[in-house]
Amino acid sequence: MLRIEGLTKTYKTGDRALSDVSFEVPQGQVVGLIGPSGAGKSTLIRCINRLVEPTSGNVLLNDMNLPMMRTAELRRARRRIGMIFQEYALVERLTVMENVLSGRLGYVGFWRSFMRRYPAADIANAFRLLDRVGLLQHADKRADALSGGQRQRVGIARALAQDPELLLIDEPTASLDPKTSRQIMRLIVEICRERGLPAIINIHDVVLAQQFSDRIIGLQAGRVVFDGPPSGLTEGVLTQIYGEEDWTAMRNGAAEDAEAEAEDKAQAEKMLRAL
Ligand SMILES: Nc1ncnc2c1ncn2[C@@H]1O[C@H](COP(=O)(O)OP(=O)(O)OP(=O)(O)O)[C@@H](O)[C@H]1O
Repeated sequence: MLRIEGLTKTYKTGDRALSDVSFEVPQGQVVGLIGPSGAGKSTLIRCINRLVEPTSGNVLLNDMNLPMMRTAELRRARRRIGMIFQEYALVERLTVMENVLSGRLGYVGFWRSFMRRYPAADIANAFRLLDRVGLLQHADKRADALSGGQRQRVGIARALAQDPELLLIDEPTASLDPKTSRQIMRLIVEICRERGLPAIINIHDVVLAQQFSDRIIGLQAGRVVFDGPPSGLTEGVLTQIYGEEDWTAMRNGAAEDAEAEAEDKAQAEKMLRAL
């Protein structure tokens, strides 16, 4: 379980990015973190794994209190937090398998990993993970030979190779088309359920967040202004989170995307029928 208590961050510039943020995420729960640009979503994710130093507050992950930790202890704690990134952050010239095994870097000594001599158990586990994310037959391919969706699957398998107790996921679908985005979100949710992993997903796409998250947390100017089930995201709440103008623009954009996707689908079906 993840517990955040009174988390506050003021940058040196004086920007107050988070103000007294508190919530708990139980095992297996997927939280969609939404909010307008500058609301503090990235800062929150970075404060949890201490890539950004919180000004005050606690971040408790099971038995660990991250803000209290010193360097060596923090390094050990970080390997228990799996990160999944928008741009995948793979080593492009390495194989899919090597990228997944790099999730073990925090556990395997430097020379052993440099020589790429991972323990047999790690390799067997990496094969299982590749199978789980549907990439077993691509294990020996270079990462740069994969599609965006496949790369994100490698990113997911790499995060799981860490044997994490929490997943922090930053815009996992921002570089993907709508169909692949849904497949990736579905995979993440299924995996969190299977492993009882709590997850926080920073996500711009409100429809996707609603469709796949167990719970939504809405940030506005560094404060939690909504915390509840996806069904609670009414027009009124969304207007409160995003402001009238931005929410209307986002809603219209989402409707246009859905229309374009339906048109593409109809076109493809027409072409198939003509064959
Ligand atoms: N390194 C930094 N130094 C100073 N201020 C920062 C820094 N990073 C973020 N901020 C400020 O903190 C606030 C929150 O920014 P943050 O990037 O966390 O928002 P966000 O919700 O992730 O936005 P976006 O969706 O655009 O990525 C903003 O006012 C931003 O300008």
